[in-house]
Amino acid sequence: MAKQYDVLFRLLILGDAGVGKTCLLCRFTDNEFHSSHISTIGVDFKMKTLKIDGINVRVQIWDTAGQERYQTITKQYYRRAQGIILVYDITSSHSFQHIVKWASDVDEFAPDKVQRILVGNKADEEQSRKVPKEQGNKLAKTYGMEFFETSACTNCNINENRTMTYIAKTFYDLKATTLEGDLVDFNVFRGRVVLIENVASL
Ligand SMILES: Nc1nc2c(ncn2[C@@H]2O[C@H](COP(=O)(O)OP(=O)(O)OP(=O)(O)O)[C@@H](O)[C@H]2O)c(=O)[nH]1
Repeated sequence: MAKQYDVLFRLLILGDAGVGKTCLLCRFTDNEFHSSHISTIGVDFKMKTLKIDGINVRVQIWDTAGQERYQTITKQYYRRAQGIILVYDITSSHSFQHIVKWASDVDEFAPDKVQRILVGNKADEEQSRKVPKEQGNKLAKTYGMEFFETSACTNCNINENRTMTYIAKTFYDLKATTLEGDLVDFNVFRGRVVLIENVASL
């Protein structure tokens, strides 16, 4: 039986403490920027509805704490993510080197087919840059990820077809063209998405 749903995608933002994960999320959902760093405790989320190909797509974005001590909690959220945004700070070599560790956690705890993108944030801080853009590009290529440099501060590369919109759209395209093999496939009916449950999953 076909049911009607709004499409919902769950995205997860990962990266070291202080790279700007919460700021990226606030910029994306509320178009706000806060200059203070209030560490996220565990996880938090915000929602935003995007229009993709004329369809309302609800994106639920989970913001995770970068601090090591919350890792046990945050890892529990990996397995429900459909897209993952790995963030480093272009002014911090350490946060960039650490991406390898975040990516290996994703391999271990997230679903196999999860979509991933790499984001180098704080691109407005060119004078303090420690990670050349080419290095970001190279690392992203190694993992087969798309790469963006962003600034939550100046609102660069976050909205429109960038970062989170990009990853939601990629996922949507993937699902829309996957007719079999996954739990669901999508059809568009009167401007809404009809989710057809795969017989194999019933
Ligand atoms: N210059 C500049 N500063 C930024 C940018 N994004 C975030 N910041 C600053 O970086 C600091 C940390 O930002 P948060 O968004 O709180 O960092 P976080 O990654 O969520 O940190 P945790 O919650 O501890 O994991 C804050 O002081 C922000 O104002 C940016 O694009 N440019």
